[in-house]
Amino acid sequence: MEDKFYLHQFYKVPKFNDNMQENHLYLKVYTYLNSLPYVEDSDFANLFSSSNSTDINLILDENRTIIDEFLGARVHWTIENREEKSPVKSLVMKIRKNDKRRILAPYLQHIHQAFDEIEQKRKELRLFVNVENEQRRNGRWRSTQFMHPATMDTIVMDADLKTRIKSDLENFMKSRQYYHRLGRVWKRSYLLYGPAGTGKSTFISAIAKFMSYDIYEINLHNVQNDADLKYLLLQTTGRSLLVIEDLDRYLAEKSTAVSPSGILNFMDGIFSCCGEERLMVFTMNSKENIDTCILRPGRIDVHINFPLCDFTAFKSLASSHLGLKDHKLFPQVEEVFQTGASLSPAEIGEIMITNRGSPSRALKTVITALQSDLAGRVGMRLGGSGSGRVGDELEGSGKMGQHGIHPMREIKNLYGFLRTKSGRKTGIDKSEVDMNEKEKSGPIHEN
Ligand SMILES: Nc1ncnc2c1ncn2[C@@H]1O[C@H](COP(=O)(O)OP(=O)(O)OP(=O)(O)O)[C@@H](O)[C@H]1O
Repeated sequence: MEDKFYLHQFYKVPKFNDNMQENHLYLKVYTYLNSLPYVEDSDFANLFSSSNSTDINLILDENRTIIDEFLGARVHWTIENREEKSPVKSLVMKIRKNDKRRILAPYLQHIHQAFDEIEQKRKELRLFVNVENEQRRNGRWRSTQFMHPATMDTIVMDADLKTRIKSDLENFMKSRQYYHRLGRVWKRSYLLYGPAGTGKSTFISAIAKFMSYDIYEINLHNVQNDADLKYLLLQTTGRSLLVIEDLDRYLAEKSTAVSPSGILNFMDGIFSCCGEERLMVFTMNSKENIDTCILRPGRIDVHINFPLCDFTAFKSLASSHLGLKDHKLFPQVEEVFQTGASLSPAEIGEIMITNRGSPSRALKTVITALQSDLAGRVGMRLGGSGSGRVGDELEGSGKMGQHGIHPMREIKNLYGFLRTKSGRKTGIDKSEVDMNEKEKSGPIHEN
């Protein structure tokens, strides 16, 4: 036995002279149905793009039936247009009587949630930054449209690690009820750590795109005290990324008026629960000298290492930047990597961009830069000065000048690249996600 329900696109409102009102539920169900894989596979779908978006949408033909499955039940939907040429449509749902009693309420709730997620993905993302206190008149956040082109696909990273992070993020997004059942705030924090130019900031942009979340980037220099940080937090919205870059620098230099306990409270205090569905992201060059109480799960749940390039990462960069899958110079590049030389993806990427017209020249420049990096390391080990690192050179210590032109400087002149920071880590790490034990046993799922 089947039950049949009609969902009309418009309905009459008797109180208002029978004026037609749009039925919001119709829009939600219609949007949801057209997002189903079933429509993609159908021979009766049409492609559409709206005027203000580059997104291509699939819309199923009228009078065709979509079959959706939910909690083991089959739900049949048809878009009906009973009066020919009339713009008013109806959705007809057919469902077995027994299934109706069992699934109707959760099924409609599921449609609402799926619709919200689709809308969230469509919305324009914004980047917020906090300004100084004097400008408080219009609130403390200034925002602009967020248009960074980086995505999860463009980030060069160990493929397995990338998959694990994506699935961790997806699970987080679906875990509202799970967190609530545990009595926990629906938030998750990530630490991205590694040398300068390894892609930490770029990865934050990729996460924002992946989740369709706005970014609130907190400049701790513009925060007056602990209470001010709480005030800023109160002015943020849910479904967002709260970012503090270079947290290690703030902590080491004590260059912010916010106290360490203010930062701890920000991470997991009572104020951190204003606004739901939130990711916190912190970046550091190194977590070596960081107090363990900051790094513990709950404050920072997932630790992600961003290493300098190895040969595999180099090949990904060569593929994306130069269109090279292979090259006769690859074995030579691999050999230099094997000696322990390394550069950041930013450095190698920049060499490739500058020399993109000549892949051979790009690869030769990479080899010379790597050899120079190695020479710098050996020099550092022998002399113990640390001045062989590119970052030290840029600080204008003058140490290099005493020995004539440093090979690295020559290379930098060649490819016109200037590093901005020092403090790089000298070991070559494999990418990893350090998760606390519970998470290692499997990502969080909503039951
Ligand atoms: N892993 C990577 N994949 C793709 N591009 C990268 C990667 N690492 C660096 N880049 C490129 O190098 C540039 C600098 O990267 P980014 O600013 O993200 O590094 P960072 O680790 O945040 O550095 P810092 O610690 O100095 O802030 C960007 O233009 C980015 O596109």
